[in-house]
Amino acid sequence: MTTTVLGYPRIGSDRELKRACESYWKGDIPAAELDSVTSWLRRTTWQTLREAGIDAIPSNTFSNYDHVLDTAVLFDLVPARFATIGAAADTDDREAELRRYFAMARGADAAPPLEMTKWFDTNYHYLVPELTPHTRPRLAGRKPLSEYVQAKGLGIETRPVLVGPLTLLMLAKPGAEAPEGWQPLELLDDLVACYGELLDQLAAAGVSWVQFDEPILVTDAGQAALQELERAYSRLGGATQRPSIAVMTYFGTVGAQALDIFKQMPIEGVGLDFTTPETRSDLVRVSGLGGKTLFAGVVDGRNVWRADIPATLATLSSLLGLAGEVVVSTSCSLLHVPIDLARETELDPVLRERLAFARQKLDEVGLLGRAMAGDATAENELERARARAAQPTPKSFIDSRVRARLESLGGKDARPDYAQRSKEEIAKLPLLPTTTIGSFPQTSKVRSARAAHRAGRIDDQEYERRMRAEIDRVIALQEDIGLDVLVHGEPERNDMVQYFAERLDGYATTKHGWVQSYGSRYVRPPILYGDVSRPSPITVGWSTYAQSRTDKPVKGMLTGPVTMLAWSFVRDDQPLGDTARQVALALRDEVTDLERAGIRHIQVDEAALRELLPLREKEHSDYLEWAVGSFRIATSGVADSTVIHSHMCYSEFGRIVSAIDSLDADVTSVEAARSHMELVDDLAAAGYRRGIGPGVYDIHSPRVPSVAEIETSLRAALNGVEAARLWVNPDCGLKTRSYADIEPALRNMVEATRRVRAELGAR
Ligand SMILES: CN1c2c(nc(N)[nH]c2=O)NC[C@@H]1CNc1ccc(C(=O)N[C@@H](CCC(=O)N[C@@H](CCC(=O)N[C@@H](CCC(=O)O)C(=O)O)C(=O)O)C(=O)O)cc1
Ligand SMILES: N[C@@H](CCS)C(=O)O
Ligand SMILES: [Zn+2]
Repeated sequence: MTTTVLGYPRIGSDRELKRACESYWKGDIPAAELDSVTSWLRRTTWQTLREAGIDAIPSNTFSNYDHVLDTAVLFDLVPARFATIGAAADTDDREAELRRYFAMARGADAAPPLEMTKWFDTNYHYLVPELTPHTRPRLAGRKPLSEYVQAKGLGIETRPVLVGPLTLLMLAKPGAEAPEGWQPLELLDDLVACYGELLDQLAAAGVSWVQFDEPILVTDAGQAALQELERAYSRLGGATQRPSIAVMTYFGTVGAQALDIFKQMPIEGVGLDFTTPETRSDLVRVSGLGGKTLFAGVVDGRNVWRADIPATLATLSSLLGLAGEVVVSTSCSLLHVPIDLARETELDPVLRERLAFARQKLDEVGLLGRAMAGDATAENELERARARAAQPTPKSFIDSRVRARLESLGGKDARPDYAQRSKEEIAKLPLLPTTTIGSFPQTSKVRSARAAHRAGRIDDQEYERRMRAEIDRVIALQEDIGLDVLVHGEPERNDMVQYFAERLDGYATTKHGWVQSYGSRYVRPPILYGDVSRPSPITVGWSTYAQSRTDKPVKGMLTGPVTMLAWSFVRDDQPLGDTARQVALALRDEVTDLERAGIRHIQVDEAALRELLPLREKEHSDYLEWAVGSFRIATSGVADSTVIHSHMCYSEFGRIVSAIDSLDADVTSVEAARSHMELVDDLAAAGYRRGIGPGVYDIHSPRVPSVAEIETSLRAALNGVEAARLWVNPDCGLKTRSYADIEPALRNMVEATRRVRAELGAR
């Protein structure tokens, strides 16, 4: 059996891509130097795959920023506002090309960037192509070809990877000029013609296989577009001189109907995700794929647990006969996991033994391939894998006290009914209370203090002194601006999930396990491996210090259970809901300790509540039940006068408005600046009657909103919600911004609030 992977991390083991891009953006290095780093990154990746014995190596999986953006640029799906960027006479072609590319990603002067949103239910974010009926797709670039040629020059034959036409169009959005009701999918035939031209080009260069990624097929929307799938690939497959085509699906099962269509389509290969149990039964139901090659995604590409090799071999054996050739593969690109476990020398060996990062997953794929081929060199490794698979869960992963406590919690997840709660803390605030979401800019001073502390160059006391100095400054600034509910600014946090994970039992964190979140922004997702508990208070010291510096209330600031799971690698030996409830219990302890220490407002961020919503509607209610339930466990241990806040961002909330209400928080702040306050109407329609802080400006842009703009947003909000329930805040935390942006923006926000209050006859 031969082997492949659907893609590999592109950031470099020392974050070379981040450093090169950020230097280029600052003007510290020219385009040629950026290109030479990226050329090296590609070469290193292909060589790693080859040395690991992977038979079919993918190319065009590299991207300077995002692979969806690459595909949009490849087919000239470039909104008019970027058309002239980089066209100045003094720039060479490559500078011009990169300037326009990065302008689409990050914005430039008067051209706001493309919108960014999450890639299915992962923590990777892509740029959303904007299309209109006037968009004229054309093959405008050579990236897949150039990468193929680069690899070939190194003696490595590769399989170019493309975002497929259905997924590309279904992830795109209609541009502002598109008429009401027009959908990007209307461009399918034009776009498919361009893909056809590209296939001709690749065939002429000697490419034998091309990979089309169509993960959209695992969603309800993709299922509704199976006719378009058939139309697109019948046309692409109809060409006489072309490489073999493999259509890859991942992040779930595509269902029997899609498999039936695949079976009939004039393509040569299909990739299926076998990490969900349904896929195999669907395949059996349609009695296989005929003679097509099956790329069997048996090694989980988005989690960090070692594969269960004996069980996976059984799955692979059960696929024999259901297709032509079976190729051992990963379930999706390895983009979503850290690069190399070998660098994590400080991880507990008992845990480390159970993990596989991207490099180790190559070995797993290789071993499975050799084992299925009956290769004798696999025997010793197989023996070890069998022994490992038979091992019980280590005792150190189990905490019976946590389990007993959860069981005994019973109905203790309910506060008194919201309408009956004391509103005395809120009554102390002016009408339209102003606040922020929690973080203030993570300045280089703060980050380098943390780096120095980590490296042992400064001790705990000095680190605490510097963080307290930062808190002093943030509190003084908020008082000066005139905000009503203050925050400590979160300077001590490297990341809103990792920070807590570092302080909870049952969680491990990595030193080098970076994963791309978007562009040059990476995260190190912690690993939740065992029963979770909180050995000691986490935020109480920082919050009480901040409260001691002001007479105004300071909000305590925690990350909620769903978000702790969404942005971590989570154990897969029990239902997610059970794990979420354990995290919730640990947070409940923190919430009650904050309250006991005199903190009267406590915010529990559930930034990822919408993000973790399953791709298929039939799974929504189960998910929302445990998501809401765990939030309530975390927050229901307080007195009824304590104000519980929640915050959500990065989301279209339409489908979860009633769940937001069920969280039972007193106040919820949400991203709304970019959706023009539509959320307020949605919430009102769903019967939401609590405090609401629809973000009045978009913190993702460096633009400073004017007083008038914010007043307009507030008035729009007041159309849907009575003033007594409206809070005023930006739409997310300020950690990625600079003080130069946020200070005038917050001053304008407070001024706009004062004006609207005056209109309402309030102070
Ligand atoms: C809100 N978002 C988040 C998501 N997931 C998370 N886990 N966290 C999130 O906040 N998913 C959805 C979105 C995605 N958005 C972002 C936004 C910003 C970042 C980001 O800025 N990432 C940083 C790394 C953050 C971090 O871990 N910082 C650490 C270590 C920093 C570091 O590299 N230090 C240097 C030395 C620095 C110095 O001397 O000044 C080093 O160690 O070499 C810290 O601050 O301590 C990034 O740089 O990419 C991510 C997702
Ligand atoms: N409290 C966090 C929430 C981000 S979603 C922050 O302000 O950064
Ligand atoms: Zn947010």
